[in-house]
Amino acid sequence: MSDALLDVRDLVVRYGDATAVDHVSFTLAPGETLALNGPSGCGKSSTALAVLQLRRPASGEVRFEGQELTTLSEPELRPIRPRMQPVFQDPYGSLSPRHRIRDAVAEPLRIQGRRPTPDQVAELLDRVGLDPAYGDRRPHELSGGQCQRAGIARALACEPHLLVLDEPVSSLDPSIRAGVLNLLADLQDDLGLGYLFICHDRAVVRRFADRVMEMRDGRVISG
Ligand SMILES: Nc1ncnc2c1ncn2[C@@H]1O[C@H](COP(=O)(O)OP(=O)(O)OP(=O)(O)O)[C@@H](O)[C@H]1O
Repeated sequence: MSDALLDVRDLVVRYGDATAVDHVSFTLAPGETLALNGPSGCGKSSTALAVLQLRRPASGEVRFEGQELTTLSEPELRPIRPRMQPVFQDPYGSLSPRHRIRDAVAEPLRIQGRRPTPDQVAELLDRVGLDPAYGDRRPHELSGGQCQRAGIARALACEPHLLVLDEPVSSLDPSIRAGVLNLLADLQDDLGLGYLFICHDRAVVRRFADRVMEMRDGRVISG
């Protein structure tokens, strides 16, 4: 059996008649960062959504920790979802504006029927470099970088093995990007997380990724 964290074979994603991802294959090892790079519209986000089974692929295989996901029903996927978490580009858009940060961070655990203690939430905020007192705030009371850190804390709540990072620093001020990337690198070192890292910025990709897969028009052109 393969010891890959993620093994994607011949992935095809369609929107109606349009093919957004055209027979894409790749593997990701535990603790590794694979970047998906390429111009706007080449199929990076569609690949990410299909890996997470948030958009069901038209064909192909997505094997996560040895388990083929594409044939599973939504109830069958439920116990697997906590282990593969997304972090999206827009930190404000991915946190509900009405909820305090502490509730946003605790929500994935509550969805699983768990009852996180205030100390557990404070520990998660501390883990991403946020003062636990920020748990009382709402997203609009945080900077973009702080909000993205809260989004990362939320993703970490379920103790995932894979983070799918879709342009996680692209909307951030260049001066705070490095801080968030350093945080992600530290978390990977400490927790052994695998990262599927979607990013159109080649300089960031070169610095951050172990391997780079280049896409054009839904296909892999290198990597
Ligand atoms: N929900 C959708 N409905 C129809 N077409 C879509 C949808 N989402 C994406 N597409 C199309 O699929 C193709 C791939 O889009 P995708 O967002 O995956 O690319 P991308 O490389 O992530 O681009 P970007 O960097 O701009 O996010 C594009 O032609 C896009 O217009």
